[in-house]
Amino acid sequence: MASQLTFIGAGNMAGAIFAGLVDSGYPADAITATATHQQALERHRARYGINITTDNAAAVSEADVVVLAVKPQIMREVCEPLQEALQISRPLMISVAAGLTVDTLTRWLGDDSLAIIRCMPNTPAMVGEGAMGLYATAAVSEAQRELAGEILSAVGMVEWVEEEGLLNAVTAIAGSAPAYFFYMYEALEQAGVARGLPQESARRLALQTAFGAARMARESEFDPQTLKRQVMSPHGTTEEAIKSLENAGFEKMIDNATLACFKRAESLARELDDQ
Ligand SMILES: NC(=O)C1=CN([C@@H]2O[C@H](COP(=O)(O)OP(=O)(O)OC[C@H]3O[C@@H](n4cnc5c(N)ncnc54)[C@H](O)[C@@H]3O)[C@@H](O)[C@H]2O)C=CC1
Ligand SMILES: O=C(O)[C@@H]1CCC=N1
Repeated sequence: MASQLTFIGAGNMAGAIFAGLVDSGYPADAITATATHQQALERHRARYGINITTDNAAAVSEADVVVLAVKPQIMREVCEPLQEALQISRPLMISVAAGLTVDTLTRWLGDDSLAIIRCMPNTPAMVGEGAMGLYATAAVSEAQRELAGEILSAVGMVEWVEEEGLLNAVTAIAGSAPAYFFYMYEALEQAGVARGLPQESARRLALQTAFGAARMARESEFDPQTLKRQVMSPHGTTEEAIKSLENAGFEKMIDNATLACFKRAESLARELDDQ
């Protein structure tokens, strides 16, 4: 029988994971999602067939696994009232919150013997193509590790990290990174329009190029540098484009962006710890 999964929070990230799970065949009646607004929950029930409630404690008291998926800034007010219910079910806790450390979370959950896994997922989990970093505390048993890996690998690829701090690096290159690719998609579409293409046509071309490049990279034996070189004919068009990107400091820009993301995860951790 499938483990009872409760999602506390049913927004972008939780929604992406439970949508991906249901699509991959996870039984919808073993999934419960909570949120502040009944109306948003009703939409999820209609679309995915999952159970819904606005009562967090009730949802937790019946869970084998609880996924904490509210914004980090409200995690404390959500966690503290769950303490009693957690003693009934003693579920495996999975937090997807950026920056929130196990120490801070443990303090808010009021029990340092709870098994906690921190997960840094990304929204492509919605289509089964997520990329996730996972970190397990010492209280997590081998069976719970396997369970988390099994559930989450249904919505994407899973990388375990052995140091909690590395989740900030996962946030920088995976958790937040779909937005970088969407930004590139947006910019390519605009560039196509600037070069005279109709907007819809530019959008379709940019999107298929992103999809084709990603799929080709995944299925190919070559590293990214080689794949890039294969498009660049000597003295051709791509070489000019890549030179222009290099001159504009493209790699430095990506490095700076991921560093800013990484540092924000660290500062978020400090802010939350001070709460
Ligand atoms: N959006 C993303 O791409 C990613 C988000 N995350 C993490 O996921 C978490 C959620 O982020 P999003 O889904 O983007 O936020 P969101 O704003 O889309 O969703 C938050 C959800 O929490 C619910 N909520 C608020 N107060 C609540 C309460 N007292 N009880 C129950 N539910 C409550 C809201 O109704 C909403 O469904 C954050 O901690 C974030 O760091 C992690 C990786 C990627
Ligand atoms: O922007 C954020 O804080 C969340 C965490 C990773 C992606 N979205």
